[in-house]
Amino acid sequence: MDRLTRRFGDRVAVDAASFHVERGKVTGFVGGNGAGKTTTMRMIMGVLAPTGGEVRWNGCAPTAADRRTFGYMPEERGLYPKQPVLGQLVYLGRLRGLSTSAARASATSLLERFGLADRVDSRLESLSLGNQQRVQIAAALLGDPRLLVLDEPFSGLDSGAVDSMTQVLREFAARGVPVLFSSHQLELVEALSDRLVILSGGKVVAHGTARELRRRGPRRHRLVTGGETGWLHGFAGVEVIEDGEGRAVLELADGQATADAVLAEALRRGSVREFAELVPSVADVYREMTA
Ligand SMILES: Nc1ncnc2c1ncn2[C@@H]1O[C@H](COP(=O)(O)OP(=O)(O)OP(=O)(O)O)[C@@H](O)[C@H]1O
Repeated sequence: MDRLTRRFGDRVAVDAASFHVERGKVTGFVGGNGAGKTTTMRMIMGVLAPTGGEVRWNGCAPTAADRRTFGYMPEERGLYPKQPVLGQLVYLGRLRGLSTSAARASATSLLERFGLADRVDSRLESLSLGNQQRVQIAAALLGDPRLLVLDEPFSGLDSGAVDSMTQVLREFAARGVPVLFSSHQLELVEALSDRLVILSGGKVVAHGTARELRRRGPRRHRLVTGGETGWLHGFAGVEVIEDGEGRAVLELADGQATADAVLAEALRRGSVREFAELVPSVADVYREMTA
């Protein structure tokens, strides 16, 4: 995505967003409601035209034929409630250019994989919501896609289904497929993604590996003493984030020198039970970047 932009009237939904999704890597796409994730994914798939910037696939503008090889799970799920499960997957596979037999083979094996082998002839609407979601995922995975673009694939799944979905995404990535998925479940995104892209107000505010992002988070220390910690207020280079009952969380202006000075002073005043650097989680960095 190169300075990808989309306006709706006066509103800029996606604002010069640039990032890339690497082959063989799972990229988690996060951002609050209305941040522009769905709009970006729609532009990748060509269902919405950019008002500026461009999407490139292997260095060129993707063609319709390229896009038929992309597996897409749209936000508005859009399967046919009254159609049988297998029949509609075969139909969708044929729209993607598969022969009937190839579509049937691909759909059948995906349905088996998702534990739905006994529901192939059921109408979609007779399945639980979680199982309908699994069928939707199967629709995105039909016929060996070259790229996966999945809008909230985990929403509404129980923990077993989350695990099998996670495994599926990992398998695709291991075969070299670039995977982009959006989610509001930050722990899941952190655990699953090789790279993350954080969107806020249509702009990419951070991207990189979880480790790279964590380095951008606030560097904090926790001090637990046998006495009071009130003296930390006004201590040079220290901002007290919270304190009470001998425990304090601190943000230190410059790395080690301030940390050493704080520890020395704490020891001078009494016993120190704990003094540790707090590694920020991706959720902490996300909160900081989107605040
Ligand atoms: N067709 C449209 N017409 C007008 N505004 C739109 C349209 N589609 C999206 N928007 C606006 O663009 C902004 C981005 O919406 P988008 O759905 O891309 O966000 P999102 O990050 O996917 O949010 P969510 O996590 O809630 O799904 C929002 O302000 C939304 O109201």
